[in-house]
Amino acid sequence: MAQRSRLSETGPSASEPPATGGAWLVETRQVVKRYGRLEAVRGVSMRLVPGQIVGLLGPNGSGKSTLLKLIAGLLRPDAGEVRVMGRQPGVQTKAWVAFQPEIDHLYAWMPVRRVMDLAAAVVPDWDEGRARELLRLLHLEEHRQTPVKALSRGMRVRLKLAVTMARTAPVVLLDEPLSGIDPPSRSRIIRALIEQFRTGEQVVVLATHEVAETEGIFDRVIFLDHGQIRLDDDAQALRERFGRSIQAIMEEVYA
Ligand SMILES: Nc1ncnc2c1ncn2[C@@H]1O[C@H](COP(=O)(O)OP(=O)(O)OP(=O)(O)O)[C@@H](O)[C@H]1O
Repeated sequence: MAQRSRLSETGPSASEPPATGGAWLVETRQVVKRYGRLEAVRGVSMRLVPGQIVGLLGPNGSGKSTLLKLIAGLLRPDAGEVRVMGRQPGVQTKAWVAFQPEIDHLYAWMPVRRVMDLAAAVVPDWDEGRARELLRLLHLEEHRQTPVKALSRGMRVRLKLAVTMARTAPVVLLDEPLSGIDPPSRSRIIRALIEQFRTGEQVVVLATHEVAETEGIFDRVIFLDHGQIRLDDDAQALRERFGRSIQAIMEEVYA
């Protein structure tokens, strides 16, 4: 597939739906983000295409959350460029990006059912069929009347995941989506991720430093280290080249 840079283009007009076929959904070019004197992201360039689950991997503090927030438009770069569907992140691109932050962002008092109903009412790209399926797959159905504050940490994480994954936004950003979830449940959640996202139209970026359970679903992995890309490649190609798992490669890279 011939790919071309959209950075220099004006991008689709505000009324046009985003074009998901062909070119990349997200492009960053030499992006830098500083917090005071600390450079959290240092010259990151990457392009994300539809139909992939991308593992954004790296140890604590390597810049994963910062990079996701730059794409989500929650932070502005100090240098370089970020483009979502050819546009600078802002009000418009928020409709094209489903971002699940690491922090709890749901109303504590609200029952699960109301959380989903509210999201369905306010999120333009909500897919009700997908939402119902997610509630079932994530074992949230029996908690429909439970307020968020009464859910266990793992159940809250599942609910956040359901709210994010029920969207059909072309760009899905998940920041540590499995933290707090018990290991046996993780594989079910991973399966849900695969089932929901193999549409070929979305890109999913999953930031994590726990790769043992997740690496099987990655099409591509990007290793971040001190705010820079250390490795960016097709996951299977990497396994074949190094003759070991992504987890083992990662241990070596960060040793
Ligand atoms: N709001 C902030 N103010 C100051 N420094 C920050 C802020 N947010 C992040 N940092 C610093 O920026 C660096 C990158 O942080 P970031 O959260 O992006 O990394 P991460 O890879 O997501 O880490 P983790 O795996 O622990 O979530 C770290 O050194 C962190 O302490």
